[in-house]
Parts: sequence; structure tokens; C-alpha cells
Amino acid sequence: MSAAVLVLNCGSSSIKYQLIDAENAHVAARGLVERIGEDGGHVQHQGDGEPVDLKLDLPDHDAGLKTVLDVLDQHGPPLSDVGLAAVGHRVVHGGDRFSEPVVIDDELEQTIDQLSALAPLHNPPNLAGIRVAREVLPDVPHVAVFDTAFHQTLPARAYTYAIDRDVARQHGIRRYGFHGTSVAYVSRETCRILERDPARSNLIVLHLGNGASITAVRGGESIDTSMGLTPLEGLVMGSRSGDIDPGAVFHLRREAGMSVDELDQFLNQRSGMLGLTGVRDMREVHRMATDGDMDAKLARDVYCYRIRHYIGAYLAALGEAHALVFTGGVGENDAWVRSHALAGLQRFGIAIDHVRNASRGGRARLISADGAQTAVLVVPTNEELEIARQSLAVVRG
Ligand SMILES: Nc1ncnc2c1ncn2[C@@H]1O[C@H](COP(=O)(O)OP(=O)(O)O)[C@@H](O)[C@H]1O
Ligand SMILES: CC(=O)OP(=O)(O)O
Ligand SMILES: [Mg+2]
Repeated sequence: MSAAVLVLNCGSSSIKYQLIDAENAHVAARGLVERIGEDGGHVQHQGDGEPVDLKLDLPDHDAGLKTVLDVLDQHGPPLSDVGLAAVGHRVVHGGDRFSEPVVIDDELEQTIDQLSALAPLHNPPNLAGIRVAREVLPDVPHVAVFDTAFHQTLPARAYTYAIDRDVARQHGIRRYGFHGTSVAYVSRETCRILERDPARSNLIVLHLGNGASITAVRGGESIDTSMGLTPLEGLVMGSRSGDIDPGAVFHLRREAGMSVDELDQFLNQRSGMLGLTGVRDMREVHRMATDGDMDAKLARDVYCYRIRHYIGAYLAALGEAHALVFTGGVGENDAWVRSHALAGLQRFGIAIDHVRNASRGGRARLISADGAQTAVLVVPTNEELEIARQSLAVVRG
């Protein structure tokens, strides 16, 4: 029986896809569709032949996804030959309804639609992808894998905001947490590498990508996480502010005359590293800092200090951490951020070896100093493989 899963991660203007064998982790094809709904649409595909690079206008997700299927047909491997077991969809917000992946039907589509208000940047494109994919691949089960699912174990004291309980209940205002698929994968990998029993392991997982979050994991379960009602809270991100006094929002509404939508856009798309420096990519921030740009230097400092602040909080929440793990584009590649985020934590049992930290390569590795109490690791995430595995498990029951 085929274990092939087509994994789709539909963003606002992009579609990332992989065709994966969920049993042996073999990737038969992967690709990226960019600039959907903008000028200069772009498709990059790597199947079983030469890499494919196409420029064509893609008015919407419908056109984007149909192009993916065409490219698979022409450049391989065609889905008709593969015999798909499932299509796995990344869905960012699942509210408090889903602690497991779910086979998608019309009712689930409606629920994801209702949850769009809580993740306006993420859920609408996720849903657009689901609708088109179900239409063009009607005979394959489609599975939703939620970013929020792994965090459904949060205790009430960690997910409750101190506001009027009736208002909170009525509007679903609580911490949900995101990046859960990545955190679940990375946590399991970490315990496997360290040969630790997950049930007896306390971990702090830092997912530092475009979005960034930190999670405290005890016994394989999330017990606290930095993202909240939406993926805006917590760490400083590429274009999102992370933590900010809500009073600043009222102040900007009154004094700067920003509308609610403008404020939403301001904090989600024009803040974070982009707001502080004018660029969102950490590599660019480093280049500017090296050239002496004071804003870039401050931004790096703010970014790392916020991480350290949360590590302190989660050490206190866990009592002790057996491992601290970096993942995501920044976490996996940025030795400077890793060493500055952990600076001064030796007394808490956290110390990195600078030679190990500076070593490159896409593989999981230990970077802590010999003798340090807490293992520090870099573990590349693989959300697509995790989605493929979870999707296959659901359809096989
Ligand atoms: N070598 C690098 N050094 C520092 N940061 C990097 C490096 N490579 C990628 N990044 C950062 O990682 C970000 C992308 O992270 P990633 O986890 O791949 O993103 P996404 O959240 O879209 O999945 C980029 O925006 C960039 O800031
Ligand atoms: C939830 C979230 O922030 O996702 P991403 O990092 O992909 O933007
Ligand atoms: Mg990501």
C-alpha cells in the first residue's frame, strides 16, 4: 500500500509542496510557487529529473495549485503513477477543537473558515489551498494538520489571559500556541539523538524562522509557549513585533490615528526586525551590523535578549531543562544568534562550545560545552515529514 503523501503549505502568496513517502521519508519531489496574485509568478520544482524553473502569472491559489499538478505530470513523478495515500495540509489555527490531525470534510472547511479571524494571515490561504486541492484531487483523503494541536496540553494557568472570563470564553480569547508540528518533530528527534526517554525529558525548543516561538516541553507535552491567541505574541520576528504593551495599540489608535486594520498590519507586517532595521532577513541584518549600522546592532540585541528572557521564564516553569534546541531558518543557521541568546546562562547549566556552534552543515548536532548540565542542540525541523507521517497515520486509522 502506498505511503506517498502530497504535503501542502499554502501561504498568502506562496505554496510550498513536497511529495513524501511517509514510511521511509524519501522526498520524491519538492517545490515552491511564489508571487501568487502578484506580478512575476515563479515556480521552482525538483522532481526525479532536472530542476524546473518557470515564470508565469498566477492570479490565485487555484492557478498555483493546478500548476503544481501540471509540473508534477510533466516533470515527474506524475501523481497518477504514485498512487497518493493522502494530501496533508498545514493549517495554522485549529482553535481549541483539535489536538490531533483530522480528515477534511465540508464541515471542517467551515470550521477552518470560522477560525480565520484568529489567524488572518495564515488560515485564509490554508483554506484556499484545501478547497482547490479537494476539487482537483477528489478521490484522495485530505488531512488537516494544525500548528495549534501540539499545544492543546497547555495547563489553564499558561493559556489563560487575565481578562473578564465571560468575554474571554465568548470570543475564544486564550493562548493557543503555534509551530506545534515543528516542535513535536524536533522534540522527538532530540530525545532520539540524546537517547533519552521523552516521558522523562524537559526540553526548551526555539523555532526561529520567519515566525519565531519558544516552547517548554515536559514529558513530550507542551506546557508553555510564547505565541498566543495569534502568531503575533512572544519573540521578535522577521516582521512581527512579538510582545508589546497593548497600551501602545490604544495610544497609536488615538494619537497616530491608525485604524484597527492598519495597526494589525503594522504589528504583523511592518514591525520586528523589519521595523527596527528596514530589512527582515537576519542575514541582511548581520551585514548591516558588520558595516556599523547602529539600528541593526540594536535589533540583534533586542532579538537575542527577548529569547534569553523567555529561556529564563521556561527554566523556571520546568524547574530544570535537559536540553535546549534551536530550529528554523535562523535557529539552524545563525551561530551568532545562538551564542548571544545564551550568553551569561552558564550559572543555569547552559554553555555552548564555540567551535561546535560555528560548525556548519544541515545535520542535527550537539553544540553544548562538555560538562554543561543542559544539552544544547541544533536540530533541523521537518514540518513536511511530520505532516506526511501524521496524515498517513490518520488515513490508515
Ligand atoms: N544562514 C542564515 N543565517 C541567518 N538567518 C538565516 C539564514 N538562512 C535563513 N535565515 C533566516 O531564516 C528565515 C527563514 O526561516 P524559515 O524557517 O525557513 O522560514 P519559514 O518560517 O518561512 O518556514 C529567513 O527569513 C532568514 O531570516
Ligand atoms: C504560525 C507561524 O508563525 O508560522 P510561520 O512561521 O510559518 O509564519
Ligand atoms: Mg516556518
